Parts: sequence; structure tokens; C-alpha cells
Amino acid sequence: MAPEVPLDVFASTGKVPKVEPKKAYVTFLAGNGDYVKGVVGLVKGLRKVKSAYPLVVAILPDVPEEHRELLRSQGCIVREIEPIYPPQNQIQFAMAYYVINYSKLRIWNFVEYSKMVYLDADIQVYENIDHLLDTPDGYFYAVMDCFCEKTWSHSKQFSIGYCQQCPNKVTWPAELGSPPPLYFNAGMFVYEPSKLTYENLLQTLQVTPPTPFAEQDFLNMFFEKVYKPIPLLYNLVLAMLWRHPENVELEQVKVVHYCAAGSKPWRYTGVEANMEREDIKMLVKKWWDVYDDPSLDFKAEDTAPTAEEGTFSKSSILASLPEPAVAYIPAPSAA
Ligand SMILES: O=c1ccn([C@@H]2O[C@H](COP(=O)(O)OP(=O)(O)O[C@H]3O[C@H](CO)[C@H](O)[C@H](O)[C@H]3O)[C@@H](O)[C@H]2O)c(=O)[nH]1
Ligand SMILES: O[C@H]1[C@H](O)[C@@H](O)[C@H](O)[C@@H](O)[C@H]1O
Ligand SMILES: [Mn+2]
Repeated sequence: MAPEVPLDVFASTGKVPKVEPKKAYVTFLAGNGDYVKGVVGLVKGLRKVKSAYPLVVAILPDVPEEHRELLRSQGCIVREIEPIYPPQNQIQFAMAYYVINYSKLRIWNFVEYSKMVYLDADIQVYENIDHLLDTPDGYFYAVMDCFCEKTWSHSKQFSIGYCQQCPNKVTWPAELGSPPPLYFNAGMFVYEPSKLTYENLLQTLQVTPPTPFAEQDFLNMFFEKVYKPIPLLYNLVLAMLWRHPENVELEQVKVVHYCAAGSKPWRYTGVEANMEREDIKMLVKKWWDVYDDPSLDFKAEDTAPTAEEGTFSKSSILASLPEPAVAYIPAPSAA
């Protein structure tokens, strides 16, 4: 039976109540491999820092049912998406599997949410970052990347030793024109789902040849004019620890991105370059401490009102009513 909506909630003012727009974290999962461990770690990490928002997992059809069930049992909202492929091209991606990441563009279609924080499955959140969901609309927030690792060896930046993290060490040669625009790492970003932006992204992709960093390059190009850099404590790309230690205050870091070669905690062996560093070993252990902590497993009885779809609370009942006449200020077109 459908839940009764207590209509008298409107009686006092006679006005339609303002429904808080929904917000959430979102990650992406493809295949039947071990990245599902990353997602389990991530949702437990968000619980540990007492995030008020749920984690949506955008999954490709090739994620097996037992992994979907595991994620649901850990309190995730599982949403299947169709893959997106870039136009045909002979391009070599920095990592061959980056091609699947174009499918991430589907998260712009999650329009029941007004704002979301995207996090890769190889990210862990060690301090509450819910305030990122209160940032002004109309911008794309993310952390500036570093160009110093071998994955960048195809690039001009790498070949001349230029990095935007220390632009004065090797300055951009005048004969090459102006330096490239600020470039973000696409493992973490704050964005607004929007039908218009979504359609624009898909159309633009069809006329954009793929490049080595796949959708990361594409998003940098698409959102260039509305990109706002945020402090690196919101996405510590591990190579920063040995490439630009002067920029890192490890105690301040809230979000760690285990993207350096050999650093995925669930695959960590310590043999790759830099993996025997004490800070890396400490961060890998920190990830495992969250993953292995049974007290962080999802318990249905302490479901927060927003933590799971289908939970009846005042907010979810109101959210199921027809759209109220609330004036939303539209974000400027990003394209
Ligand atoms: O088999 C896989 C491979 C990847 N992923 C998902 O795809 C994400 C991206 O893969 P990695 O984290 O291994 O890649 P990097 O961190 O090296 O990639 C960076 O560059 C990529 C370029 O495509 C993306 O932009 C990505 O978000 C950005 O952090 C993963 O976190 C995970 O969410 C899977 O689910 N299964
Ligand atoms: O997205 C990539 C990836 O995360 C690499 O591991 C990192 O070294 C790069 O700087 C980044 O652009
Ligand atoms: Mn990653």
C-alpha cells in the first residue's frame, strides 16, 4: 500500500513546502574484478566520517549480481548505466582500461540529485567533506593534477619538465605560446547533474577524438571555463608526496587517491617505485583499517533518512510529491 502523505503539513502556511534538493556522493564501477573492494572501502569510509549523504554506485552491465548485492548490503544505492564509447580512433590511452571511463559521463543524467561529489573507487575519505555539497552552483570543483609521473610521458609538459604544481621551477617556454589551462584530476569532483549538460557532453564527445587520459582530458576541455581549483587536501594524488612534497601537508589531507602505480591498497605488494615509503605504507594500512572494521558495516536499523532509497521518512515522503514551485537558479551553460 502506498504510504499516506500527511497533507496537513501544508496547512499552517498554505504554501508548498520547500523540499531540500537531494545530494549524494557517486562512484563508478566496471567489470567483475577487485575494484568492488574499493567501493566497499569507500562507503565504509563515508560512514566512518558520518557523512549525511548516501553513496550512489554507477555500475556497468558487466558487474556481477553478487557484487551488486554486496554493495546494497553495505548501504550503497546501485544504479546501472549503459557504457559510453568515444569515437573510433587509433589513440593509445595512458592505461588501456581508461576507455571505459567515458561511461562516467552518464552521472550527469542523475538529475534527481541537485549536486554530487564524484569519487573514484580507489579513493578514501578520512574526514567529513559534506560541505563540498554546499558550494555555489555553476562551477566544476576539482583538484589540480600533477604531470610528473611516467603516465604523462606522452605529453609536452612531461618532456620539458613543466608541472602546474610548481610552474616557476621549469617555466613554460614563450615560443610554445601561453601555458596550458589549469588541469584537474578527474578522480574527484563536485558537479551538478543536468539534462542539458548531459546531452551537451554526449554530443560534444561524438565530435571529439579520444586522447590519452580519456574522459579526464575531455572533462578538462569541456569544463575549462567553469573549473575552480580546490585545495589538494580534497584529492591527494599520491605522487604529490615525492614529486611536490613542499605542497603537501599530510595531516591536513581529507581525501586520499590511491592512483600511483602499485598503490591500490587491495593489490598492494610494495614492489613498485616509491611503494616502500613510510607515508605510503601508513596510508595503505589506514585504508585497510577502515575496510576491515566490522563496526562500519551497514546496519539497516540505523538507516539515516537519506541513506537508502525506499526508506520512509518525512523527507523522502515529501520528495515523492510533485515538483514544488521552487525557483532554482540555473547554472550557466558549461559548454
Ligand atoms: O576495472 C576497473 C577499472 C576502473 N574502474 C573504475 O574506474 C575508476 C578509474 O580507474 P583508476 O582509479 O584505476 O584510474 P586512475 O585513478 O589512474 O585514473 C584517473 O584517470 C582516469 C582517466 O580515464 C579517470 O579520469 C579517473 O577518474 C582518474 O582518477 C576506478 O577508480 C573505478 O571507479 C572499475 O570500476 N573497474
Ligand atoms: O589521472 C591520472 C592518474 O590518476 C595517474 O595515476 C596520475 O599520476 C596522473 O597525474 C593522473 O592524471
Ligand atoms: Mn583513481
